[in-house]
Amino acid sequence: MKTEIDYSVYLVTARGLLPEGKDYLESLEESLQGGVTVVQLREKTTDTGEFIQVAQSTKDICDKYNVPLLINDRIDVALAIDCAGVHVGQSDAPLSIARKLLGDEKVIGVSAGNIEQAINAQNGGADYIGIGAVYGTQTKDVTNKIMGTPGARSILAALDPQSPIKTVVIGGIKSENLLRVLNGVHEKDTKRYLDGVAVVSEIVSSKNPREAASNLSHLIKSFRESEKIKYHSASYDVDSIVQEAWRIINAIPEQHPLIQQMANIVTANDQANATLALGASPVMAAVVGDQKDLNPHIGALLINMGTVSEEQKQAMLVGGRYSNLNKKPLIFDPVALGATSFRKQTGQELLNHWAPTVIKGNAAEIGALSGLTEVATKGVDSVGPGFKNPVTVVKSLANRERCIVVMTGKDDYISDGERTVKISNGHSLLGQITGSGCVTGTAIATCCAVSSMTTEDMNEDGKLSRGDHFMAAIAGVLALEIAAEIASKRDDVRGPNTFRSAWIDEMSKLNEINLKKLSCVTLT
Ligand SMILES: Nc1ncnc2c1ncn2[C@@H]1O[C@H](COP(=O)(O)OP(=O)(O)OP(=O)(O)O)[C@@H](O)[C@H]1O
Ligand SMILES: Cc1ncsc1CCO
Repeated sequence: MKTEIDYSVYLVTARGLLPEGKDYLESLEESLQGGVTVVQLREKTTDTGEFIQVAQSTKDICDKYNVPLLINDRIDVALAIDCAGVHVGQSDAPLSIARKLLGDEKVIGVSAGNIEQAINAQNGGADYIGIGAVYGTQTKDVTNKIMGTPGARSILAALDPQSPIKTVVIGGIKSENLLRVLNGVHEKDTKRYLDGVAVVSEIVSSKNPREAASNLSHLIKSFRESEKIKYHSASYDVDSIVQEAWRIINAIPEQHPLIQQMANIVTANDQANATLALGASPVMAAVVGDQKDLNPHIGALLINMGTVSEEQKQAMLVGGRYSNLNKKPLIFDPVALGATSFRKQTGQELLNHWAPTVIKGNAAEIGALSGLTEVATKGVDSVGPGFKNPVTVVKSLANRERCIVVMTGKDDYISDGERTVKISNGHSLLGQITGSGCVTGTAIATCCAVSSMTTEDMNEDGKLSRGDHFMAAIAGVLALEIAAEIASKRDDVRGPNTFRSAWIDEMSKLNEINLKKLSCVTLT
């Protein structure tokens, strides 16, 4: 009978990476005690005789914990010790030969670096594919082969939904980026989720492999658990949404979160003043050296690509990673993403490195991120009336990136992939000043920080950040648009610039009565 494998915590051995003084078998046994669920023995330069010996002693320990063992590349070694199966790379024995030699009772896994290789493995009857390299690694030269979470996700999406093939990802996966990987590599439409993650150095190089494996195992279990729990409040109706939005807006001064913003040089000042007007505290910090020290103290990080430079991009990569690591809401404003290939590549690179909590953009920006050409870009602006079917656009991007998507315009659309609302507030004067979208990002970041600080979350370990950020995004948009409506009616507003000042004034005076009276939220 073929061995049933739980691929959750898939250890790939690497004797060369053991810490000084740590015995291989002792490390292996500790990692099994910590929760490794399957082991692949990988020996690249060992002679056959020694390989068989190491494989046998590895199998003896695995057997003790009832954990299946796979052998990398060497079908003869797998046959010699009669273990669960093999893992073959693209330059090893072809799958068809491996199957012929091993028979149907053995597990065969195949490395897949692209869609074609994955489909071939699936059609050729592989039991699982190892998708990678997701990130760079010290165990293999994978330069030019790094696919990031979007690349791994596209492979998952290409598999036949009916196929029983299992999937694990490999390449630079550590506890630090595990939630980001699990969050990013999934295919909701075909209901494909990862069966596991393959880890090498985090376990093998550790002086305490038991703890390292146990930590990874806990994160995977927590993630799977948190996937089952949605925030859907008992009553999902317009009144409850507006009530929750007010709760968040009203709590800003009391929580007084620090909102870090990597802003553009055009609108940074308005963003900082809007943060203060809402009752929070701004800090504009966009160099690499600031990120590590600052991140533990912030309520949220807003990354705005408005005038992104090579230097700022490095800070964005690092700051975003710290935000995921420290569970801080991360708001991404892909300003003018579709306008140049540099911006497109930058946006892609950022999304390869971290997972945003909210993506906010105008129709052209959301369209460019989604790979759609229906709405054109003119510099930082969106041209024309927007998408014919905006709900589908925000929903599918929210599902693809597994985050909240806010698409601004005359009407705003906000989606978490399941719930989508339309907000029809605001004023046309917002379209006549620069940075109204950037300031909307500030308000969303502020409300996400408050949501994160004030939401009880029973399953925090499995999430990239705590809080219901769908509600927070709605609160941020409502706060700014209702302040804009009130400002537009003031006698002292005589045009765009007086409106801009009045708008910031009104952000500091929002009250429950106005919010409830003026909110125009529709469930779609
Ligand atoms: N005609 C309008 N009527 C009502 N609200 C509007 C109108 N135009 C824009 N807004 C509001 O202004 C805010 C910014 O949206 P917009 O789509 O203009 O952003 P943007 O293009 O990213 O702006 P910028 O690049 O100047 O920062 C949103 O809250 C949006 O709802
Ligand atoms: C005008 C402009 N150019 C780059 S960023 C920015 C502010 C509005 O997005």
